Amino acid sequence: MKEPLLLDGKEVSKSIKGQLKGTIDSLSKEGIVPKLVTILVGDNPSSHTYVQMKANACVRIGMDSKRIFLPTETTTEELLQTIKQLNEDETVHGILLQHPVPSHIDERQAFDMIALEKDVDGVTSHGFGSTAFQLNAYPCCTPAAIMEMIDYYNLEIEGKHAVVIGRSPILGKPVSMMLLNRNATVTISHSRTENLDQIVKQADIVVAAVGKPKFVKGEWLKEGALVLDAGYNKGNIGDCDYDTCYNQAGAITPVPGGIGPVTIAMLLRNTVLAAQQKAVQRTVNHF
Ligand SMILES: Nc1nc(=O)c2c([nH]1)NC[C@@H]1CN(c3ccc(C(=O)N[C@@H](CCC(=O)O)C(=O)O)cc3)C=[N+]21
Repeated sequence: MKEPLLLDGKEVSKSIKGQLKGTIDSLSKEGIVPKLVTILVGDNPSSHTYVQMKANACVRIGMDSKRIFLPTETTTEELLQTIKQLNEDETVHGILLQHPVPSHIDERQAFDMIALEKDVDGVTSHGFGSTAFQLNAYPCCTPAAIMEMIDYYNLEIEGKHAVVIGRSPILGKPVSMMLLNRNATVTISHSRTENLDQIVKQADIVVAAVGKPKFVKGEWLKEGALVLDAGYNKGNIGDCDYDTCYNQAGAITPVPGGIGPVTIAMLLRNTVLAAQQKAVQRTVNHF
């Protein structure tokens, strides 16, 4: 049995962060420190871990970050007000509303309140549409991380059959559009899909984005398939059954250490780009 190529998210993330460092340094010479604000509503413990990780990543690379915690009882209206204030705050370059929000909140309305130029998480309807049409917007971070991983290892997309498992607004749907834009033939599957194993069998590329631990089995895979596991389940378990998938795959991302760290790097990159955009505007206004 040939061993699959291990796609190392930590290495990819390190390389991206290395490239960002220079930009951050030159921005800070102009007095601009890229700043990300995260909003967490409620007290989901894994969400706490994630926003903490994002804040730490910002600080480690020389960016500024602020975490806003709102109580579970927060209303949609109150959340919209918080986002509006951040939209108007000149020192804030990026806004991230951590998903999921409590079920009484209208998450779509809240996401769409984020100003497009501060939507470094790529969650607004406008951002999604722009990404789908290959217009100017910050790409959604986990989907962008998946594409970055493919490109770092020079893996082929064009003409390949990609099967995406999951159709969520910030993962399955946008990554499907990105793969399509790179000329993959994309099948989007989901919880109502029949004979999923037979569909996955035809895939050259499998993107697992369902949120069910160890859901994708090795025997479903075509031999040599590229397996990208974007799952983040409790206990750092991916959506793929790693051991059996490892034996069938041609290349595979581990969990942890795969798509996750690259997602954070994409968030940092988008925030730095947003700050850079701000600097350009300032120069233009000066003349
Ligand atoms: N608006 C919004 N945007 C998001 O991007 C978003 C979100 N909501 N809600 C939750 C998911 C989850 N997510 C992860 C990012 C990095 C890791 C990550 O780096 N994980 C490490 C391990 C984590 C650990 O050590 O605890 C790894 O895979 O190696 C995991 C999960 C972003 N999300």
